[in-house]
Amino acid sequence: MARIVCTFALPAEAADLLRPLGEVAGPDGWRGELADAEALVCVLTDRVDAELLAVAPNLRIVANAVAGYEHVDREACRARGVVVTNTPDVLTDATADVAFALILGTLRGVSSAERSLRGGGFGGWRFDGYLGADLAGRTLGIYGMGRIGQAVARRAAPFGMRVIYHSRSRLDPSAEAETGARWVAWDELLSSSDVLSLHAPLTPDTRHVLDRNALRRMRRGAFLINTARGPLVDEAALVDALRDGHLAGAGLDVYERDPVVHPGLLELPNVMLLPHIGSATTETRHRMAMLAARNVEAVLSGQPPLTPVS
Ligand SMILES: NC(=O)C1=CN([C@@H]2O[C@H](COP(=O)(O)OP(=O)(O)OC[C@H]3O[C@@H](n4cnc5c(N)ncnc54)[C@H](O)[C@@H]3O)[C@@H](O)[C@H]2O)C=CC1
Ligand SMILES: O=CC(=O)O
Repeated sequence: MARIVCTFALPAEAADLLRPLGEVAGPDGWRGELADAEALVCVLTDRVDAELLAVAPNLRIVANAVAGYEHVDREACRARGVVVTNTPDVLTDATADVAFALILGTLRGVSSAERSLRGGGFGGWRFDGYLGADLAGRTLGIYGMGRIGQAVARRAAPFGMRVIYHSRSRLDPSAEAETGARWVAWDELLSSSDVLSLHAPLTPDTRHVLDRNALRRMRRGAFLINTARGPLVDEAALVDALRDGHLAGAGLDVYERDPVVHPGLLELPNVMLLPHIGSATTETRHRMAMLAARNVEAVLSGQPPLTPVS
């Protein structure tokens, strides 16, 4: 019987799928179970590197139960013939919903208004109280027009937003028409977006793509939304741009040193901060676990994985 090691508590249905394939070990003490493991089911807080692979010589698959895979050393896996999979698509809508919640919440100051009320600051309706910004008529810029980027674009049109995007590759004309989004160069994305939403993976090319210089090239009074990965943004430079009013606000689900949040962000009123909840719905997490389990099932039975990481 194969040994399948899981680093987190698998939902029951996914565990049921795996049990006929082998003994399921973990999450307690999962590192100690790797010696004869053939499959590892893990998430983004588990670093899978050459050191880990060295103590798991029988490993055939790393079934990553999230979309991002920057925490997996794919080259080391390839060198040892270990298949790497992730869980795209099944979390697209949930994550796009959170990006849109951040867009709405940040432009309308939802978090700070609620904090004010809870702190006793609501003294009754005022003509000039709690003023935010309209979504309608504003331009949403999307960086990384993949699954989640396109799902965010589709949500923006009914709110009356114009959508522009910049991505490594351009959508085909029918997808552009369906999402209502127009391709622009990186510089134009920075200078023309009233709201810039990040949806590219973390790679050597995208790390600090929003560095101090790029943040300064963003439109004055713009908002930054990040549900992709924290290190896409130079967080210290973001704090400065928010403090001096160059940017009007930010909505963040991810952090440069996740889970540590820059203290400057915690002090700013015009920032909405979420604890990395993009895919955190019961239904979505169930689908993610099932897809990871099905990838294990496929590889352990000699079939191609359903969602390999290219
Ligand atoms: N906050 C959360 O809980 C979640 C965060 N994520 C993050 O969102 C990211 C995107 O997810 P998906 O849309 O499913 O991935 P995807 O692979 O469908 O889309 C990524 C897009 O980024 C583009 N891209 C890649 N490198 C680029 C570059 N250097 N410059 C411009 N564009 C580039 C790709 O061409 C692609 O269109 C994931 O990699 C993950 O880091 C995903 C799920 C949940
Ligand atoms: O951040 C979450 C993911 O699925 O990637």
